[in-house]
Amino acid sequence: MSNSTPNRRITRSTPSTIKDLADGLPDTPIKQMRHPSETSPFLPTKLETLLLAIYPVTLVLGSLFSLLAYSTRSATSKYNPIHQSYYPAAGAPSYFATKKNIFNVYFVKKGWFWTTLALAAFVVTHPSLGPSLRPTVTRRRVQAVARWGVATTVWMLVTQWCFGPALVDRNFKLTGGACEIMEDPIKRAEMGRKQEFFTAQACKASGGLWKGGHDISGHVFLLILGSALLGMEILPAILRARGLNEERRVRVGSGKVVKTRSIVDGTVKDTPVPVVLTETEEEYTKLGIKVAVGVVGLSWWMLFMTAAFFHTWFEKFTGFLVAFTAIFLVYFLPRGVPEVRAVLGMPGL
Ligand SMILES: CCCCCCCCCCCCCCCC(=O)SCCNC(=O)CCNC(=O)[C@H](O)C(C)(C)COP(=O)(O)O
Ligand SMILES: Nc1ncnc2c1ncn2[C@@H]1O[C@H](COP(=O)(O)O)[C@@H](OP(=O)(O)O)[C@H]1O
Repeated sequence: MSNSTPNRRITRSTPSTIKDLADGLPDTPIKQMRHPSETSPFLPTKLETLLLAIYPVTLVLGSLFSLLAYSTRSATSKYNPIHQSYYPAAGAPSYFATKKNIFNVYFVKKGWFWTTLALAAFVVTHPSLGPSLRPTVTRRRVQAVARWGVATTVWMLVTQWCFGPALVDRNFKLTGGACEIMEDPIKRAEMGRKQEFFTAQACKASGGLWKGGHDISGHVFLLILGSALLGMEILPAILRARGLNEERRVRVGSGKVVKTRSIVDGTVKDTPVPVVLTETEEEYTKLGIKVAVGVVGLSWWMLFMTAAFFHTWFEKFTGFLVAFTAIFLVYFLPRGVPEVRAVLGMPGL
């Protein structure tokens, strides 16, 4: 018995793939098999989904590692949720499980500075945004800075200051947290009852214990947002992969959702022109990319360490959610809202 269907003749116009077939059908189950990003501009392409999935996978693997690894099970100190670390630190399962590890103190705790520095190096050197190493103001540079501005504003509101205490501190208080001054009885007496410590930093600095509430992981938030910002800015320029460029969908002025290569609403006017770089410019361009890759790599490692040695599953999850909300605002909202796209643009376009 043959597998062929003798009654159906294959002609030139016959669709050759399931996707071709789906393109020609209005609303069939086959069409529903399309990747969601093909119908909604707010969703990542397949390649972007794969890259962004590194974050939840890292958090899950890190958390599982801490459950299963011999080093954590045999450590002489246990994780203490009040101190938010292995306590006492001398018995921690790894150097990376101590708060004073050099990468935490000088890299994560200054994380937004490193992210900003790496982005600035890329924006100033990469020819896809403007003439390398020259202070020319181009649309792409201005829009990259605007995206950084929005991400920085979110970072600031979440971790530093939000018309008073930062959102993480406000959330901690709202969920029942407070600063308990336990360690130093003299200080406790000096302060009296009225004085209240409203931020984790002020509380810890006065020898208090910031306890009782839900502590969204600031580390998870910052490491994901910073590295995703660098990845989303740099990958479309250096990889030229379709999934990071032309296959991204946008909603245009008429309301239609189209691939970025067919934008017709005037948001994108220029097409990339091949640029010839001098040797020095090329060297600086490569250096700019290396700095960014270094910051992304170290951020990933510290995210893995944070997942392995700090916080509860839920605190890591909320840190991840807040970071992804910011990534959505900066990189996916502009795809679906032309007015926002006119201001923030899209990397590589
Ligand atoms: C559309 C245009 C809008 C423009 C708006 C711009 C507005 C903002 C300006 C703000 C200044 C930004 C300065 C940028 C340069 C720097 O980044 S310098 C600051 C360096 N500091 C850090 O990087 C601190 C990073 N640390 C933290 O965020 C937190 O410590 C933490 C790691 C998240 C966790 O803290 P814990 O104390 O451990 O809980
Ligand atoms: N990867 C990491 N390495 C070292 N310390 C970490 C860490 N991740 C989180 N921490 C520490 O855990 C506490 C809570 O972090 P966060 O809420 O920012 O995720 C912070 O303590 P301190 O505030 O006492 O420094 C922070 O330094």
